[in-house]
Amino acid sequence: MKIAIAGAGAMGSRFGVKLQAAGNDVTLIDNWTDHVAAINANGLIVTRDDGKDQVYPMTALAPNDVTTTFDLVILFTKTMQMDQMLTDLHDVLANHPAVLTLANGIGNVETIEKHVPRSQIVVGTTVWSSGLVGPGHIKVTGTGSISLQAVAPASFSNLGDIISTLNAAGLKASPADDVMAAIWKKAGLNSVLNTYCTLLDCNIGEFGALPNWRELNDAVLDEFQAVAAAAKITFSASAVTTLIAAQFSPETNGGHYPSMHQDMANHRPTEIDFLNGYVARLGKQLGVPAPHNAILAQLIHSQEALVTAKD
Ligand SMILES: NC(=O)C1=CN([C@@H]2O[C@H](COP(=O)(O)OP(=O)(O)OC[C@H]3O[C@@H](n4cnc5c(N)ncnc54)[C@H](OP(=O)(O)O)[C@@H]3O)[C@@H](O)[C@H]2O)C=CC1
Ligand SMILES: CC(C)(CO)C(=O)C(=O)O
Repeated sequence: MKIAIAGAGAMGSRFGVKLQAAGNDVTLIDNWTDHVAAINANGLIVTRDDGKDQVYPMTALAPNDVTTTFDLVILFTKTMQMDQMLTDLHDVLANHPAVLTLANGIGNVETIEKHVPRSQIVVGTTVWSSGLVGPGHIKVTGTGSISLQAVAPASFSNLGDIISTLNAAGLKASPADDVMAAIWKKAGLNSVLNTYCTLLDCNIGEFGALPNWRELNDAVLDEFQAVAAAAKITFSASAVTTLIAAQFSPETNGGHYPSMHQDMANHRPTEIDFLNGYVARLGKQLGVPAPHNAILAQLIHSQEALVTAKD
């Protein structure tokens, strides 16, 4: 399959390497010029769990330099960068590729459908993880899986091909029955792990070892449950808690610092407004207060302001 990875940071690069190794024709697309130049000059360097580096020759381009067509565009920007990436890829999208995103946060479908007909959009979630070490260099730990679905299943015929392509690359993909439920489930997980690990400056294993992790977890997820019920979205706080507990082991994501922690460490904006902040805002609109989520969103924004003030 001819695949573009639009947003080739930590996750886009990890997926790009796996898909290319499985025989697909992969192009990495990113606005970060040093990263694009480093990949084209030296290949993509991947540091594995055992500390060893492997180098993968890959093609990387800035969005405005893309001239070819693709069967599939995998959008892996941060939620806040998605609209700009889709604008930059206007000509590529005019050729009707399928567009898949597995980015975290709630609200990505609304952004994508401003640029792409619903009949071409596939959305989902993943618990694969990755970190950026520097331009052209990522660090990967553990394993993961993917859950995905077409936004308009009745008019999208090749979900099976996409799932087979992801599985042939070892990415462990399966169809979601209710994609909104899957997105809220992942957002619940991120609103616990990403937010607390960032505030507490710890990795996922260290968070799971805290004696009060359940209390912290429930403060977030009980409010998710109430807001989801008011919004008529299927959500189970206990199922999300089980998924969170499954991330604590070193074999899954115990050694991983969530993407929000990486953003804060790099003094970059976080996705908090699409996680705890989204649920706090929606709760307010629906008359279901979510004060813990609201204060956690404020704490992350305060931390963003403090770290960038020191730049
Ligand atoms: N990392 C993870 O383990 C996981 C992440 N996700 C989700 O996947 C999506 C993509 O995340 P992720 O791959 O972590 O994102 P990254 O931060 O690694 O990369 C996203 C983009 O940010 C820009 N960027 C990042 N770092 C720098 C830097 N130092 N200097 C300049 N530009 C930089 C680049 O785009 P540009 O230059 O165009 O701004 C890059 O394409 C997000 O929604 C995230 O929540 C989901 C599961 C796990
Ligand atoms: C890997 C995982 C699941 C950890 O929260 C994630 O989604 C992230 O880092 O953003």
